[in-house]
Amino acid sequence: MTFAMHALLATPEDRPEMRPAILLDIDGTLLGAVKGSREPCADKKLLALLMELRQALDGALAFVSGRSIEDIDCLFGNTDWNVAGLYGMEIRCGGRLRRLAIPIVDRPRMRAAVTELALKIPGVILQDKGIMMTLHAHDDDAAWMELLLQASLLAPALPGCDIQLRDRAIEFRPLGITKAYAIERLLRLAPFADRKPWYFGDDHSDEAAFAHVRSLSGNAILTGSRAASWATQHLAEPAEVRGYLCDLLGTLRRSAPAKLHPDKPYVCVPSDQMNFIADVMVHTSSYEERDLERLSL
Ligand SMILES: O=P(O)(O)OC[C@H]1O[C@H](O[C@H]2O[C@H](CO)[C@@H](O)[C@H](O)[C@H]2O)[C@H](O)[C@@H](O)[C@@H]1O
Repeated sequence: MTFAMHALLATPEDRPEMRPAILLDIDGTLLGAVKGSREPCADKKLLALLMELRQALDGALAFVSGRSIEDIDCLFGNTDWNVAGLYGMEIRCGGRLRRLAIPIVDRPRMRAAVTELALKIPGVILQDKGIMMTLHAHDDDAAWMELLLQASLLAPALPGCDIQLRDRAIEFRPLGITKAYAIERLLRLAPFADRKPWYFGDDHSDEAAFAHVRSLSGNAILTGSRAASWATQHLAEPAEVRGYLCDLLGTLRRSAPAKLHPDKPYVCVPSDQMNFIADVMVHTSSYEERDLERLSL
């Protein structure tokens, strides 16, 4: 892994500020999936690694998750971490918490309809995250197929609401709120601003983030396998993510950014596909900005 690390860290000499910002999805990326409704937990070794990495990055390390910040603090045992929770609807950076008020969703209607849907399909479990609701099908194939169908029929009937497909789960969330949006918000804030984003994720919900960091010349790293992904690098499982982060820490400690070699860009897709990504992001960002005008930050 280290052979490519220097190339990935390469910073053009005229842009020495483009140091990495490490952005980490949690479930399936940092922490292994847990069966059923049990919760995973961050162990001491992982916490120590993340703390050291954060220090080496002068604080530019954050979790980007569909979970709420309250939930994430339980998994990681303290409230020190920089976090984009609920796809960026909640941001904690440098100890300051910012929440979005979302006037565009008819919340009571969404809650009633999604709760009714959960009750209709045996095997589906409802997770209520307030402005966002998740329906989990876990290992029940029949429930999953029915959930896919019913959720796609329901979504257009809910004003201001969108659905996010995940591995064996569907999330009902406000329009325009994606992990790309979460990253956009984080990158406006110190110490993330003007850094090159490195995003690590595993799920369908992470694809928007992959496409977005690539449009910013960042690195998109997928954990697990998928037939098609916007990611440019691939790691097999959370244990490999830890190994990769360890290598990154070692490389950061050994190398001053100015000494890194700039002429080996890591490119693994044809440039016509990159143009497509750029088009997608132009469309998405103008769409999100319109919505943002109606959201109060
Ligand atoms: O964006 P992430 O950090 O990856 O969080 C995604 C969701 O993670 C949790 O659900 C998933 O993990 C559970 C525990 O391993 C598992 O039971 C479930 O099937 C997974 O979907 C969390 O409960 C969700 O709220 C997050 O959106």
